[in-house]
Amino acid sequence: MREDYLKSDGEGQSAVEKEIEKALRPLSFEDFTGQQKVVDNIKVFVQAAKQRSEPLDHVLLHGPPGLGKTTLSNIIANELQANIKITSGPVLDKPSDLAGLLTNLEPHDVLFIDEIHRLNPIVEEYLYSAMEDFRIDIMLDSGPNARSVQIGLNPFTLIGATTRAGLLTSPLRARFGINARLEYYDSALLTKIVNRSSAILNTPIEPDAAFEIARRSRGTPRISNNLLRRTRDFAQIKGNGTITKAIAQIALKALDVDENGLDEMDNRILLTIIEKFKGGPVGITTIATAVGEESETIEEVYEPFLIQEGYIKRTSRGREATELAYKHLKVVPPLGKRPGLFD
Ligand SMILES: Nc1ncnc2c1ncn2[C@@H]1O[C@H](COP(=O)(O)OP(=O)(O)OP(=O)(O)O)[C@@H](O)[C@H]1O
Ligand SMILES: [Mg+2]
Repeated sequence: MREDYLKSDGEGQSAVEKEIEKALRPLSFEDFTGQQKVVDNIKVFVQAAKQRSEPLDHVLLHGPPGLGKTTLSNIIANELQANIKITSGPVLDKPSDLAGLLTNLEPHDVLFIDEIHRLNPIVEEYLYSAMEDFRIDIMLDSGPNARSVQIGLNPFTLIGATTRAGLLTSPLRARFGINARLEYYDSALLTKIVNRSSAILNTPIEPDAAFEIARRSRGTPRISNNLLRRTRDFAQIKGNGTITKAIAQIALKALDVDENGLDEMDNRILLTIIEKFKGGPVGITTIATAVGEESETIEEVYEPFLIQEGYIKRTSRGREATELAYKHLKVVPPLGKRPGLFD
């Protein structure tokens, strides 16, 4: 069950769950809570582009999973009153896949490429001229008859989303005029999101219950919404339908979300570093093998939050557990790692 709430868009969800997810997804800037600075800036850029009847400059959205990159992309297209075509890096296998999409865009349309760090390098190179000059070169024929023709495109906006901005090549990164990083949400913002979602789901929720779910959501709206849905099940079966703090606590416990909002895998990672590797430093692939998870997932999903909350730190020699991690797991740090000796 735990895996559910870290999953990205739609993966492994039933049709009903997908419907619910759709209903909960904000459609306008007004419904989009938090990320204030990013949203304020984008609003200005959208309005300015519209006034000048130009396409919006290309936008790169990056940050950990579930913080609203896809949501925000859809909102931008809505606000631009433009169509949005959605694809993702791994899906665009060959230049012709990309050419097909690009040549079908109407003026000022949005092309959304999710996981843009996973573009095939050949496809990526094609994208450069499309982004810069709104044209692409297409090869006709092969062998001695091969020749390339240039095709003009309608001016469009590319929105790229990635959980791993660091993996983007610099030529690609340089072609985005707008570059926005989404941050983890604080508990107050997530409480607002939980309240909004429970209203949409017609589920009464007490204020302290909303806060409890929010503060244990790893700073992530997707997790808040998923925990809310599961808590709603507990309220229905074990309570009278209203989500109270007591019900929320029972549900969170059942879902292996601990007091500080760390889930089972978070705790397993910390315990592994501390128990198997003497607190580190230890490399990410070694940790991954020990906990039975892909190192990419650890780097994208788990580590950023554990670092931000101060449970682990990155050093040149690998990951190290901090004093907070020892405290959290109620393990006494070994000699030489006692408080004060941590740097
Ligand atoms: N600012 C927000 N306000 C309200 N709800 C939000 C917000 N951001 C995200 N959500 C909710 O969280 C869910 C996940 O967001 P979204 O799919 O946009 O994340 P993402 O950043 O694209 O994640 P991934 O990297 O996994 O693709 C959305 O369905 C939406 O309901
Ligand atoms: Mg997404």
